[in-house]
Amino acid sequence: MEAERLESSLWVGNKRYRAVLTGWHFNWTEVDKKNRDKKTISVPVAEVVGVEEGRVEILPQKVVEDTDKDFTVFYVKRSSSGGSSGLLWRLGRTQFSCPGRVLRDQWTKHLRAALKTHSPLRPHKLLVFINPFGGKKKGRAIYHSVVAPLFELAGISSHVIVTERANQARDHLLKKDLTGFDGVVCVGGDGMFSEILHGVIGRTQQEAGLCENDPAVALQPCSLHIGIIPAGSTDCVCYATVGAIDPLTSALHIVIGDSQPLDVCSVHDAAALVRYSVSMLGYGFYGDVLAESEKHRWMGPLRYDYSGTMVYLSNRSYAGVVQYLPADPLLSSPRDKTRCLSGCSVCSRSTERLFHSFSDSGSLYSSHFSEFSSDSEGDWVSVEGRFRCVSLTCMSSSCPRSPYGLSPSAHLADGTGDLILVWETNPLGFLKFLYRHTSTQDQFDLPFVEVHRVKAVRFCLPSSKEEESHGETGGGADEEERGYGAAGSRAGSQQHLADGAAGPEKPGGAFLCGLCRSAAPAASVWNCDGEILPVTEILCRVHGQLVRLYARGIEDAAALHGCSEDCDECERRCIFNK
Ligand SMILES: CCCCCCCCCCCCC/C=C/[C@@H](O)[C@H](CO)NC(=O)CCCCCCCCCCCCCCC
Ligand SMILES: Nc1ncnc2c1ncn2[C@@H]1O[C@H](COP(=O)(O)OP(=O)(O)OP(=O)(O)O)[C@@H](O)[C@H]1O
Ligand SMILES: [Ca+2]
Repeated sequence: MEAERLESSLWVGNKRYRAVLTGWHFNWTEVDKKNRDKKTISVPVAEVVGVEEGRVEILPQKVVEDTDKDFTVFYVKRSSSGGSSGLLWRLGRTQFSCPGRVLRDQWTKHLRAALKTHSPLRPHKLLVFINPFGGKKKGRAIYHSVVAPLFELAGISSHVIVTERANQARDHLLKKDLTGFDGVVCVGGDGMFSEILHGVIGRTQQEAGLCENDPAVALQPCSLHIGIIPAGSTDCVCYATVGAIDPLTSALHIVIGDSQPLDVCSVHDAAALVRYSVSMLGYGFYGDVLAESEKHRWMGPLRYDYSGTMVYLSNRSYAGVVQYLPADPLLSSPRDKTRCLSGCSVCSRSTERLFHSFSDSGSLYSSHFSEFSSDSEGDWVSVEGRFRCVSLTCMSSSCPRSPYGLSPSAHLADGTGDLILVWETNPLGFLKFLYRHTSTQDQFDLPFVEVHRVKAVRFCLPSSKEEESHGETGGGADEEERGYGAAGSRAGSQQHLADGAAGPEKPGGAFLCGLCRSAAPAASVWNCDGEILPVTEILCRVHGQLVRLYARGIEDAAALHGCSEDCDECERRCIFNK
């Protein structure tokens, strides 16, 4: 480390600076100023994007002035969030001048060597998939104008594939030679990310000889990192892992080789794996919204608001049996009012628990998930009744529409998911629940809502006999408590605002909800990260830290503090370098 230390005078414009490269930081302080602290700029070496000889600019266009005495350093610079929940990253650039070429070459050599030592996960070669039809169809333009120049600056070589059909990226990852690639970059939205996720997980299990269909198998964590350049109409995974939907911020996380582990839920039916999910598995309301929205794709992202309103008005609830395996309540709770932010201690402790406490082989837990054996049947909790929605989320699932997400205290990488049960309730109550997702108000502080931190969930439909008796009693929780009132409970599967049923605000007689005209289905569908599942009865298991993203979790401005010197305590979190 000491070998990399370098200190000298350098000039920026006509001002003289004392520049120091220590192990972890590159600092420069204006000389001849009394208040030195305020004039020190400190960049963690891990956040230096590139070092170029001469006077160089790369964005919006590359301009190079080749000189003997100058070098240019590019680095991550934070800027205020512009409405996002995390900070935006920008490309900082400073041109330094030396008295002569020898010192200039010493600086570029030392800085590049320090980069190698302190950013071991920087990618050298990436496989990039661009969905040209995602979102506003700007994927290609975003990649070429923002991302490719940064990759070139950072010396990353990339193989770019513009997809021609759905599932092309997944199939490529499952079948083609991936030798030499450090990661896969997805330019698109949540649907495109899901393709990459399935490809990367599937390929890793194939190579490890593991059977994805068996929910009890400990899956092999994936070594290929995934980078997301948001270019879709819904970019929830990007938002929840970076705190912003911003291609430049995401590209910078990729080039410096940030690494964020992510929990993944495998969803199985009786016979096989159905899908993987990282954000939302939702039955009832969210399933119905997705199914309805598919009929209105032409509306673009607005289709969710339209369908959301229609489904809300249909006021449906569904009978179901939900069983869950609680996570250790001593480790964390979905109601502890904490947030999973960059450097989260709950997730770090989980890394220890998941990967270091068992075997030398680095395998997750043990080769089998013992909780699925018949011995542990007693650990499962079972509830039955009628639900407005049942949701399982492995992360907060925050998005611009809901800045704190479905479960604001959920963790990205703690090996658990949050199960949210919303029992049948009156329409005003459910509206309150939904509305609270848009603010800091606690959506779980309602009598008809429960949230549990879990390791696994099973869902099935009640047998028809049970259903009849539950229609009369209303299921597991007290009716009055849940806000329906004594007269509110119904055996039927829907109680529309427009069909004359009890509701706080009955729409005028002329209003007829389209959904009221159709017969109420007995079952809903599962929304799995924006895809409708072909099955209803499922078993879900959370696999802790199964994949890694080029990200670092949400950086919260309030949680970061400025410090000008090497800071062992907070390492790379306290680096407002301006
Ligand atoms: C009164 C305002 C209520 C606002 C309620 C906001 C709740 C928002 C919760 C968002 C949760 C997103 C979870 C992420 C899911 C993604 O993996 C997935 C793939 O992209 N997206 C969707 O399935 C897309 C699912 C989209 C669901 C949108 C639901 C919109 C509901 C609007 C209800 C309006 C009721 C108005 C009554 C007059
Ligand atoms: N070339 C292609 N043609 C058609 N579909 C594609 C292509 N490439 C990828 N897809 C599919 O398009 C779907 C949506 O893509 P993506 O998530 O990038 O965009 P989006 O605008 O956010 O989508 P949506 O609005 O449907 O959620 C993905 O599920 C992906 O499988
Ligand atoms: Ca989690």
